[in-house]
Amino acid sequence: MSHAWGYAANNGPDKWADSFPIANGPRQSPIDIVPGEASYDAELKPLVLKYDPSTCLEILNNGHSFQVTFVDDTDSSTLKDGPISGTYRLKQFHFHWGASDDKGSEHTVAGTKYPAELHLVHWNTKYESFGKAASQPDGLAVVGVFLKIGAKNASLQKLIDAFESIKTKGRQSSFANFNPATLLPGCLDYWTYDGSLTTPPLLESVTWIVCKEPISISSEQVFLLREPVLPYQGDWLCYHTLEQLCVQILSLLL
Ligand SMILES: Cc1cc(=S)c(O)co1
Ligand SMILES: [Zn+2]
Repeated sequence: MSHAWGYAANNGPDKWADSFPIANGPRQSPIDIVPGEASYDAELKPLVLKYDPSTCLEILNNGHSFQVTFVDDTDSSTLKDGPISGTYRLKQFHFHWGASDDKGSEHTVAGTKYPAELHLVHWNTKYESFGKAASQPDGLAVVGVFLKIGAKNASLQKLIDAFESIKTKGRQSSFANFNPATLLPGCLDYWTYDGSLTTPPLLESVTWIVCKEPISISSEQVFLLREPVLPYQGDWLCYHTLEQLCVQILSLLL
């Protein structure tokens, strides 16, 4: 398989091991989180997230999702405490979603899938860069936040409003003064485990911190995440059949 991984039958997750053998590794993500089987660790601290909106740089269509990247040459936007030691800098955040409301999150909770999942990616400043950290077992810390269908999310709308400027795969546009803290749930209780990136290269360098409390996204907003992109724009967002699009349009009209 070429390195053109995706979510279709010929290049989806069950084929990733062809080009990324680590897919069969010992600490692959995502996992199903079973709350009743999770152990309480009194040593774990509350998360300390400090985000400076002025470090927000741009929004990018990378062909698999949209990603908001941050200036990470200082400790202006960081994650500390929680299950990690030291200081991890915010590099980017992105989302994962599916073609219908009954799926899309990477992690599941006792088998339950959410329609989408936010990943805030931070790198350990004991290493000199994100690139160097990404290949270390303690290199990255990703805060995962589930999205459930509910009220319109005003903060998310700011991202959706920027989609017009990144309609083609590879496009990026400036995106300033966005505070990622506005995407966090009110309660920052979390589950944590050692895992990996959930997409190729699937590097086993992630301390996962998955928030128990989801945030909301409206039906209209999640439809805009899935909005099909013209064929030449690659597989942005997710594959989409005409039938699924018709079903979604009807569900919004009825
Ligand atoms: C760095 C990175 C992290 C995640 S979770 C992802 O899906 C892609 O890239
Ligand atoms: Zn991710």
